[in-house]
Amino acid sequence: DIDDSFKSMFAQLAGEDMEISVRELRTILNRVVSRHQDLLTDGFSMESCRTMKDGSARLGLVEFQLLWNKIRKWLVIFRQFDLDKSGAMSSYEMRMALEAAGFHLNNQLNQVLVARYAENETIDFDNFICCLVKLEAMFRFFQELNKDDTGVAEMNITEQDFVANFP
Ligand SMILES: O=C(O)[C@@H](S)Cc1ccc(I)cc1
Ligand SMILES: [Ca+2]
Ligand SMILES: [Ca+2]
Repeated sequence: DIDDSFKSMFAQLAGEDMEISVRELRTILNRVVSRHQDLLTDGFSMESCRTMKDGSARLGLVEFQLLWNKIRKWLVIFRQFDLDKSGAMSSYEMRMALEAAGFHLNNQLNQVLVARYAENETIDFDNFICCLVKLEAMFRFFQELNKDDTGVAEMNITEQDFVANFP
């Protein structure tokens, strides 16, 4: 069940329509991330918040809680693999973090994702979260395609197409 402090944070944020808009999501994420001095970030953009919201039609209490728990889980991984405590992921750290998050990607795909999400070779926290939100959406999409439930999505498309379809 959802604890009361979370409910009150949600209610305060969501307002009377009881759902979180992209702008409200951005406000809370940037407020919370600024409390964590060890995380490098240039702030969550509207674009990245829209991506996070895309997963669900509306961000009600349950959807918001799911997103929050995902970010919390990914934050733990981020800290675990930020080996030099730089507050950002190097491509080497990123590869390990994605692995730990359950995304077993080949070299090429790792490189494509780093190229897509890194700024001067490092991936800051908000970019890290966006990358994981994107990957999760991608894998959910391919699992849908791969109906025979082998658990392995046969993706015989080029990495470029892969990432192009998920800008
Ligand atoms: O609420 C917090 O500060 C921790 S526990 C989880 C969290 C951390 C960063 C973000 I952005 C969102 C959520
Ligand atoms: Ca960023
Ligand atoms: Ca680092």
